[in-house]
This record gives sequence, C-alpha cells and structure tokens, in this order.
Amino acid sequence: MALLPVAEALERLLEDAAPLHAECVALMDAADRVLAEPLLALHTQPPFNASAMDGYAVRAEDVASVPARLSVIGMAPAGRGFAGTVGPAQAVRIFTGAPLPAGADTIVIQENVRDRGGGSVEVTASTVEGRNIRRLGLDFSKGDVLLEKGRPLDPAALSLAASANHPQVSVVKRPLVAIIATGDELLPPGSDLGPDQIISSNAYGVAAAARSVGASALDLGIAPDRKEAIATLVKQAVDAGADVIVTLGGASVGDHDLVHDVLTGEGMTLDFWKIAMRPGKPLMFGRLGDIRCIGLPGNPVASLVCTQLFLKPLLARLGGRAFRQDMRQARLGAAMPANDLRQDYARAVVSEEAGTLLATPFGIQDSSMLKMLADANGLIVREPFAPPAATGAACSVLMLR
Ligand SMILES: Nc1nc2c(c(=O)[nH]1)N[C@H]1C(S)=C(S)[C@@H](COP(=O)(O)OP(=O)(O)OC[C@H]3O[C@@H](n4cnc5c(N)ncnc54)[C@H](O)[C@@H]3O)O[C@H]1N2
Ligand code: MOO
Repeated sequence: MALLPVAEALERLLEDAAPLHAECVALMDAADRVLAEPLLALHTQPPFNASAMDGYAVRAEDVASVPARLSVIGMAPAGRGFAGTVGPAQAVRIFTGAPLPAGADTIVIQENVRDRGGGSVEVTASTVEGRNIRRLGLDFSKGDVLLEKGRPLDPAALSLAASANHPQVSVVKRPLVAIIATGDELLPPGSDLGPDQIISSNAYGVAAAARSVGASALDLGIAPDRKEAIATLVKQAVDAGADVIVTLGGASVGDHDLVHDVLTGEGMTLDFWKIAMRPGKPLMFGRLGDIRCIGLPGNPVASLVCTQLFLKPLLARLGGRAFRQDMRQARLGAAMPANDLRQDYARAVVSEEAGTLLATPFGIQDSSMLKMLADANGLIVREPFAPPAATGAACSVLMLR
C-alpha cells in the first residue's frame, strides 16, 4: 500500500465527523461542555426597573434644586418592593436590586442624603432623571439568542444561562475514546520489570490529550500479543459505547502486529493504513459500524505525534469543538538535511530571539525517546522531499505548548 500524504489522511479521517448527539445536563455539571443548540432567554433581565445603588427613590423634579427636603414613606429592600406610589416631596428608602417604586424615576445615592430625623431627609446634591436605575431588559429580553450553538460553557456563559432561567442545558455528548495497549513486553507503571519488558506509557499521554479536547477516556489496559486477548478488549470497548477505539502498537508489519487482523475480524472496514509521515508511518484508520478505529504506532513519540495531528482534531469535531493546530513561522536554529518521502515532524525547542522565533531541532529524533518529546515545545514540519535547509532558513513549527 502506498504511503498516504498527511493532509489526505486527515481529510479522510475528518470526512464525515460531525458533533455527536445532544444530551441534557444540569447546569452545575455543564462546565466546559459545548452547547448543542442556541440558548434563548426564557425571560427578560432585569425583569423590572431596579435600583443600581443603595439610597432613596425620588422624583427627579423634587431634587432639581438642592438642598431638597423629602419625607420617607417606606422601604424597598431587594426581594421586597414598595407597594405604594412616590408622590411629590416623597422618597422611599431603597437598596441595590430592589424594584423601583411607582411614581419614582431616579435613585439618589445615600452619600448625597442627610437624615433630618422624624422621617425626613435632605438631598444635598442634584441628580439627573433616571440616574442609578437598571432598566427592565437592560441585559437581555425574553427570546433573545444569548449563546450560539457550539459555544463552550465557560464561567460567563454558565452564569448567563442560569440568569436566563435554564436549570439544565442541551450539550453535545462527550466523545468516549477507549484505549487499548498491545504487546507482550508491556507492564503498567509501578511494575517490577523482567529482562524483556518495558513500561507501557502511551495510554497516559493519549488519554490526557483526548481529555484536553473535551473527550472522556477509558483505559482498557494492556492486551498481550494474542488475537483473542486483543479481541476481548475491543469487545469491551464496543460494549462501553466507545465512539473511538484507539489501539497502541501492533500497527506495523511485524509478525506480532495483530491489531489490523483483530479489528477487521470484528467487522472493521479499513480506510487507510500507513502514511507518509515521520514519526507515525504505521497509523491505521477504519470504521467498525459507527465507531472510528485509530491504530496508533507503538513507538511512544509516534503515538503522541499522531494523537496531536489526528486524534485531537477528530475528537474535537465529534465533541462539537473548534480545533486548530498552533502553527508558527520560525527560523531554523540548526541546519537540517534533505527530507525523504515522509513529512517530518522534528522535535524542537522554540524560543523567541529579538522578536523572531528560533526553532532548534534535537540532533537525535528516535521515536522511542519520550524525554526529548517532553523537552520539546514544538515540532518543525518538513515537507516531503524538502531540500537541505541552512541555519536561519524559514520553517514552519507546530507548537506543542
Ligand atoms: N520492517 C519494519 N519495521 C518497522 C516499521 C516498518 O515500516 N517496517 N515501522 C517502524 C515504525 S515507523 C514504527 S512507529 C514502529 C511501530 O510499530 P507498531 O505500531 O507495530 O508498534 P510495536 O511494534 O508494537 O511497538 C513499537 C515500539 O513501541 C513500544 N510500545 C508499544 N506500545 C507501547 C506502549 N503502550 N507504551 C510504550 N511503548 C510501547 C514497543 O515496545 C516497541 O518498542 O514499527 C517500526 N518497525
Ligand atoms: O512512526 Mo515510527 O516511529 O515513524 O518512527
């Protein structure tokens, strides 16, 4: 099978990826979820003309010239409006958030009022009509579209939804990604390693990357290199309702690379396998009914680079979220040799020097080396067959953090 260009692979992966179905969640549990439909105001806010200050509700004409004597005829705290009407030379003691009493048109702040005793006050500074009043509907009116479909529910959006009287909201289901590691040599962190064994690391980074774009991750553990063992975990993933099954390792061409056979045996239709990319060549993609299956290469760096390039955009799309790689233009901090047919993603340290980004690739780019990936903050992207590039040449960088 010829190696598929990266852009084409991504296009095929995302081809019909649309937001998953909607579900209703309580507003208190809706943080960072994505609205599945526009959110409309169920009422008008404020629902009445309200005082914006602590002070006195008055008629502007009574305080046009100061000092002005007024008699206080009642009180209006927030939550308990004054039932009567403010007449000439009268005032109502009022507090922030209380409804404006009938007859009053202005709030004088208490700092500008002196208590004269016997229910009488003196206004010491003139106030323009309508001052310190929050008008009915100042914030929004019933029926207004307050938040668009696709909006992630950040703190301001959540409080707005609450103030528009929504106890729950319709949000896009979080995509569920089930992760299956494969390999006889793998043991979980914390194990005593035998002579032929290594620690299984890939699932941790893949799960974290999935969660960073709003997906839920289900780690199904490690299957040894036996078809039945891998098939058992694939069935568990299906039973768990996974939207995406990610396998780790076993995607290449070795005799123990069984993932393809198992997945097709379970009914997967292969879309593509092997792409023109380094690291990440053995990437596999197929569909098992509605479930998307991504076979990530076992080499740890390859699995995380493919996660960044393919899994994150897919999960974001299924979760109704926008996703964009953070691409920057930089100068090379070291010369790079001519490239072959695979698009290269070279781990690099990107720093800013006098307003220009400098991207310096690590000398060794072995795709087993996690320390170097953790030390890198960007990937220099080199097109297939790119000619040698000198220090200082322009380059594209995909920022990782
Ligand atoms: N003859 C060829 N050999 C290889 C090719 C090739 O084209 N022809 N491709 C190489 C490339 S590129 C990669 S990447 C690897 C990927 O192969 P697999 O996806 O089949 O991965 P495995 O063979 O299972 O494992 C490779 C490597 O990674 C380690 N590994 C696997 N899973 C994990 C895990 N969950 N956590 C940590 N490390 C893991 C595994 O022990 C191996 O060392 O194939 C090349 N070979
Ligand atoms: O994906 Mo493999 O590790 O290209 O190196």
